[in-house]
Amino acid sequence: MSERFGERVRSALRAKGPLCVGIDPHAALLAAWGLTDDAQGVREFGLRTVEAAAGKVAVVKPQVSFFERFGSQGIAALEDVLAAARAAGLIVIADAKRGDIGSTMDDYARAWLTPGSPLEADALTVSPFLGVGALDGTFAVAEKNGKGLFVLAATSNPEAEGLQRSTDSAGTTVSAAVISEVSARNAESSAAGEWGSFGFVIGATVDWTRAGIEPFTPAAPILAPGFGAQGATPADLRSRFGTMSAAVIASESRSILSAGPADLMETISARAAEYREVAGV
Ligand SMILES: O=C(O)c1cc(=O)[nH]c(=O)n1[C@@H]1O[C@H](COP(=O)(O)O)[C@@H](O)[C@H]1O
Repeated sequence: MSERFGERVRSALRAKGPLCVGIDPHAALLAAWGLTDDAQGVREFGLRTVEAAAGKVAVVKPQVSFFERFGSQGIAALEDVLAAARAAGLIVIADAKRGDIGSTMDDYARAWLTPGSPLEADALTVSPFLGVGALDGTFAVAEKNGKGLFVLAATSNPEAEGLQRSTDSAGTTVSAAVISEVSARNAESSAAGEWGSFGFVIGATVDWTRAGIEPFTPAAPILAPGFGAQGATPADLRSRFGTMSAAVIASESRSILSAGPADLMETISARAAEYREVAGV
């Protein structure tokens, strides 16, 4: 079996620090970069971002919507970006936030997490809001292929509060229940002391106490968007994530990409160094 995803992320974060560069070719950014608002534009945007990020950070996260907007040509562009990023040695999280009933979810998992698939990534963001059990086939595909998942637990957007902070009769929030159910699967599939490969999305803007969530075991990577444009700063790595901060993948998209193509490499280097300092890497 291939090397487990959780352990791959653990070593990569130790080597390169927590910063993850989000590849989000918004229309306004394409215009600012002098690129066309079409599949060729998003392809070029993605490839230039990969080139600038390679060797400087451990992880990149292409956002699928920006490519899907252009139909089959956009998806072909995404395939090129995913392949280039993986060839550059970056860990690639496809941010597609897939979630469906089990029988149809499984093929989303196969599409993104099968070695040799046109859309192969190292990990996929998935939604548990159709029930964590609906992801069981997805956990199995990831496990079999040495891939990872990031399960939405406490997202960074303010609109999530009502749903994700609601509680069951025991007072457990939906966010905490997701973490607990996914952690049980990590405990079954990872050896003692290893990081699990089924990670979580916990926004950097989320107050853990208010969200009813606590440090969890076994450790698993935490994808934390919300840094940069949504307001969280590198200092929030420690203040928000406390004892779990070593597991955090700190994701920024617009705040980095708005530097423009000429200054991108320098911006990524400087920001990555800032995060390394906070993380003590
Ligand atoms: O799964 C994600 O990546 C994600 C989860 C979440 O809770 N909040 C969130 O903003 N994201 C994604 O993270 C990126 C944030 O972009 P910026 O706000 O520009 O840094 C976007 O691609 C979002 O879709």
